[in-house]
Amino acid sequence: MAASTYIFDSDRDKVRLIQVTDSHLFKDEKGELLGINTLASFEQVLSEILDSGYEYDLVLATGDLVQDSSDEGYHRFCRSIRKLEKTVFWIPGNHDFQPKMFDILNRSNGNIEPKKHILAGKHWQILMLDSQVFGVPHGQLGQYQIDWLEAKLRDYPDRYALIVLHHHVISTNSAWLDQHNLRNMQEFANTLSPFRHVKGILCGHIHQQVDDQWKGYQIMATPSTCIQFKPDSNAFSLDLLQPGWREIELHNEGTITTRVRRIQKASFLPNTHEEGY
Ligand SMILES: Nc1ncnc2c1ncn2[C@@H]1O[C@@H]2COP(=O)(O)O[C@H]2[C@H]1O
Ligand SMILES: [Fe+2]
Repeated sequence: MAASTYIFDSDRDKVRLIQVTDSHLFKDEKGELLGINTLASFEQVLSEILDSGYEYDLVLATGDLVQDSSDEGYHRFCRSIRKLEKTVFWIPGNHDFQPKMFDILNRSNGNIEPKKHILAGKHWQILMLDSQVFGVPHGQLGQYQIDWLEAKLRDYPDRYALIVLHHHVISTNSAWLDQHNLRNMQEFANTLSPFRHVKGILCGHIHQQVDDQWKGYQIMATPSTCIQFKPDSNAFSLDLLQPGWREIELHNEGTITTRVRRIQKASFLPNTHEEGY
């Protein structure tokens, strides 16, 4: 067993996950992204996750945790996410500054875990990929990531696999956003295709819910904990849907059930006149 593997042991019939994504926190606690205070909306999501009573085993934070590369933003993320009280795994998004992110998250002395490979219960593995290309919004899996992915799939052929990455592989039917997708999605697909146990692909980045199929895999994209993008819009456009999160259940027989939840006890309205960030 590689030392870089996290083992979540469980005798239950499923492993239950919470995904939070694209919190876009700032140095300033009053920092806003297009009119939404991102710390307030993140805190509201966390509090409604706890209020929901949903029992989860692990938490996945799928990138764009901080908007302005600030130490304070990453410290705030660590302080806030501690409330969820379960182990938190993370990947970078296009906006994250990895040297700082790695340093601060790893030294948080909380519930944050740097490992990217999870053996989840007896039947699943979760693979957390880094699709960031430094300084640009689109994504790409580098050779190391592709090789690592292939090696893990080969090492655990009997485990079902959930692949987690920040960038999207399926069109949102929005030209402005789809230009920022995963560029080498065909290479990604070719890497997965020999392995029959790959079941799902989970991402953030597109700030909207998608539950679809792509090349036979279950595709899940999740609302941001702050602003939402409008689907099917070729020009930049914000949605008035509320911040959200996702519940995911990895069942022992290899199926995934999931649902997106949105906050209900508060309302965050963005400034829809702005045309980007
Ligand atoms: N008007 C725009 N046109 C194209 N890209 C944009 C625009 N506004 C923001 N973006 C980028 O698109 C990205 C999509 O989601 P992100 O949160 O990664 O951050 C966004 C910005 O980096
Ligand atoms: Fe984002």
